[in-house]
Amino acid sequence: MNIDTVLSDALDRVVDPISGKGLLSGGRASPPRISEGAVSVVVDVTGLSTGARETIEAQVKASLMSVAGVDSVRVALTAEKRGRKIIAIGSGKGGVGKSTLSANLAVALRKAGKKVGLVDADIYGPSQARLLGTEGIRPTAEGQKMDPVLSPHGIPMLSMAQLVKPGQAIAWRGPMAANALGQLIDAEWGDTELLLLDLPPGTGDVQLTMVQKYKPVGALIVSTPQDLALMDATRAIDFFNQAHVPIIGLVENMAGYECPHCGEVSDPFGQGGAQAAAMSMELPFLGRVPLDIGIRTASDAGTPPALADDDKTFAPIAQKLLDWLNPAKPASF
Ligand SMILES: Nc1ncnc2c1ncn2[C@@H]1O[C@H](COP(=O)(O)OP(=O)(O)OP(=O)(O)O)[C@@H](O)[C@H]1O
Repeated sequence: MNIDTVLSDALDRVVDPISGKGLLSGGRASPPRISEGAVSVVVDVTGLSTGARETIEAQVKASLMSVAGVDSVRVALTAEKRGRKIIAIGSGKGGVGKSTLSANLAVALRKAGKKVGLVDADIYGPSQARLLGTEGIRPTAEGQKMDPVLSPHGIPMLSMAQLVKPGQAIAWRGPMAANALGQLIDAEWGDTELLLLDLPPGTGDVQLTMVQKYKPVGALIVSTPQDLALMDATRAIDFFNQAHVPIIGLVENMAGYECPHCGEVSDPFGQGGAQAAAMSMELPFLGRVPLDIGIRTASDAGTPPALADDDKTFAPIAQKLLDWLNPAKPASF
């Protein structure tokens, strides 16, 4: 057998110890070259974590070194820089349901087949660990980078709350907060295609640093129907306009309350305000989420209601987001 075939066979023996499947299938490795006992090979490690990359490199080296006549092995790792898209989710003020929407949107996008991750950048009230059922799990770090925590619903996530002790008030300001948030975004996100960024409410320095540095492809604004919230939402829209981040659209949350006893629908915060505001600003209206105790209890229990098979609230909003991202090829549910 010629040496090239022997070397290729050695690469075929690089398998995942658990599944037994070849780790270099699908053209991950170039044909190995040998010159005077020195072998070189290029391995594509796109989408793999730092740990998985190190494991593959070590296994490739060991397997090729076992071939008679090989004195040294050089493995070059390459990774295609994926066009990961960051979507900012913002609101002019706190408490309008931005985090609830972000968590449910992440679930709905995953159900639509997207590889989606979530960064909880809300330094004033990080709540994603609770919403996504990852409370108490600390992220690990490989080298310089953090590894996101995987939620039980398959969503990798990182939260400011995971960087500090539970319940500790986060009183970071300015550059310190922006630095910590940067670590969350620059973490080892693997093959995540869409990264939802649950921003702190408001339009201050931290938000500005984030959008300038990480350039989200678009921003989604959450508002309640109240006038005050809408005035704040308008400020958030101005903020993204000034930062040259396109607005994907507006979501109206806590719109219409259906009484669980008599079924009567009332509108404690008014109705249609966000839709009217979106129209007057010529912005897309992405949908309305009702004020529903079930949304609060399910979300607070770490089981986002978007998980339900018959979810008709969050799936259409996720669909509109996907259509905005890819107008030529609307994804379907
Ligand atoms: N549509 C809804 N129906 C019922 N309760 C809701 C709804 N949306 C959000 N809530 C509840 O309102 C509270 C605030 O929501 P959430 O934490 O998502 O808001 P936020 O805008 O992220 O707030 P903050 O900016 O303070 O973090 C939570 O208790 C949440 O469960």
